[in-house]
Amino acid sequence: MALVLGLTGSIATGKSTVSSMFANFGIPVVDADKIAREVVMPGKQAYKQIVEVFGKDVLFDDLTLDRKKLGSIVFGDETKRNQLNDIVHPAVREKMAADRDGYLESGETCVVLDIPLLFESKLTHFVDKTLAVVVDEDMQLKRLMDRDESTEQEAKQRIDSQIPISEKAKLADAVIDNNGTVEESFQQLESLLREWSAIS
Ligand SMILES: CC(C)(COP(=O)(O)OP(=O)(O)OC[C@H]1O[C@@H](n2cnc3c(N)ncnc32)[C@H](O)[C@@H]1O)[C@@H](O)C(=O)NCCC(=O)NCCS
Ligand SMILES: Nc1ncnc2c1ncn2[C@@H]1O[C@H](COP(=O)(O)OP(=O)(O)OP(=O)(O)O)[C@@H](O)[C@H]1O
Repeated sequence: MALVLGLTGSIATGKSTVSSMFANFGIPVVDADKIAREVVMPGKQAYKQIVEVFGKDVLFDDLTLDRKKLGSIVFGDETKRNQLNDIVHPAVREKMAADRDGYLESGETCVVLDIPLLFESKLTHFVDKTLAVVVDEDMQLKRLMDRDESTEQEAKQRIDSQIPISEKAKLADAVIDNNGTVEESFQQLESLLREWSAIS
């Protein structure tokens, strides 16, 4: 029986870091953030709707989306964030399910869906098991500010737009504690995949 694994966490807890480890085991990953970038390329339906709702101010001169500007609008405003989600999420869900099914039909025995909003968007029915990458909240804030070169206020707005990581840890079937080194997280992932018979 194939295993579909839902990988999640909160912003900057280390999902992408852990996600990149699955290649070591030959396990394919469907990346919701990547798909969410593809479906808002100029010409796509979601792109047109974003321009209709948020105006041309969220575009660069070359007409591509100014993601930083759109982020500064939606992360401080739940109503606007929900408007954006309503535009982008249906296209993301459709492509994610198609990619997952494509891998399963081609005979893969384990497929990972990397979905930051797995719990917020109630997408657990897409997967068999859930795995959350967790760090302490002060570590999350520090790594987010360092990575995005953002202020504490910008970082906190992004963190507050998701379910707290402590709650996601309780909701998930398993957690990877990513407070330590990347190598330590890799060891935890390897043990878990063995426990779940995803690798031998
Ligand atoms: C607002 C946008 C333009 C900001 O782009 P930016 O390049 O700065 O961030 P990026 O897309 O790389 O997302 C970084 C992280 O922010 C968090 N995040 C993104 N969107 C959301 C959201 N709608 N609600 C809560 N958290 C979010 C996730 O943890 C994600 O991993 C972009 O995040 C977006 O289009 N969001 C809506 C689509 C979405 O929900 N994507 C997340 C997974 S489907
Ligand atoms: N174990 C670790 N030790 C040190 N730094 C780490 C570790 N894990 C991740 N990082 C760093 O922390 C930052 C956040 O990690 P990452 O980008 O993987 O998070 P994410 O959960 O995918 O974020 P997002 O929700 O924004 O997509 C990155 O700069 C990454 O290099």
